[in-house]
Amino acid sequence: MPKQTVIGNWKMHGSIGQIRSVVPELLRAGLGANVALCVAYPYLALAKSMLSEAESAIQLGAQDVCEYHIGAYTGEVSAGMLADVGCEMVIVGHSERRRFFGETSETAARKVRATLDAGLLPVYCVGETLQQRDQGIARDIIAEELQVLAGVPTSLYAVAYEPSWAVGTGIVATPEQIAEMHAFIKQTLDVRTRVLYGGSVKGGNAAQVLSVDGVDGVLVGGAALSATEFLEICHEAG
Ligand SMILES: O=C[C@H](O)COP(=O)(O)O
Repeated sequence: MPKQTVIGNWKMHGSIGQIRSVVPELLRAGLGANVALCVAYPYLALAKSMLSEAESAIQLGAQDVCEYHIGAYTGEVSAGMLADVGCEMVIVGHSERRRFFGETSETAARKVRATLDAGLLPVYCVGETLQQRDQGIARDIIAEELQVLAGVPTSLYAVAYEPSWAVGTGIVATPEQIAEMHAFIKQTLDVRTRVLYGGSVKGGNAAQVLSVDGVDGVLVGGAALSATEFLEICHEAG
């Protein structure tokens, strides 16, 4: 069985000091290319230089990107710039982008295309709210979120299934809920599409999540900030 993917998303956390303390611990563990770290823009270059210096296979990613390639877009960061500083992937359409910054699936789809144009891997996030799940429309929401990528070859991107009610709440979706949604996403796109689960994954529950059918890896938020916790998850991923 191939190694499963573990992506750490530091969100708007961290500092130079934290990069300098956590990254060396990950380097010492000799993690491979199935592991990625997505830190805030200001820390990408530092993280990259530490990874490169150690000749590490750990990949570097960003948490968002501009949908435009270049131009007068004050405050934005292009996919080309992310490639330039050594990123290999970009998280796109995260539920926090959708919820707090009004990002739509259409915008996210443009970001996916911009990411691909720069030669980077988009990790496209989908997921329902608790209200949508209670209304029985979780699958419809996910289908809509995936629909905007019609025409983009499914082998070029990964999907992260992150029910927003599980993000940062300490509540993990049940194995049955995860299996059902991952199967649905793979049926909708392509059975070979890589689908990661995200939502309160920790060292203590990673083994159970990673053993669910159709789970190709995990997207980890809070637990990625601690080297010990993150390494525990990586260990479970093989
Ligand atoms: O990108 C990561 C996800 O939003 C999960 O975050 P969390 O592990 O803190 O729940």
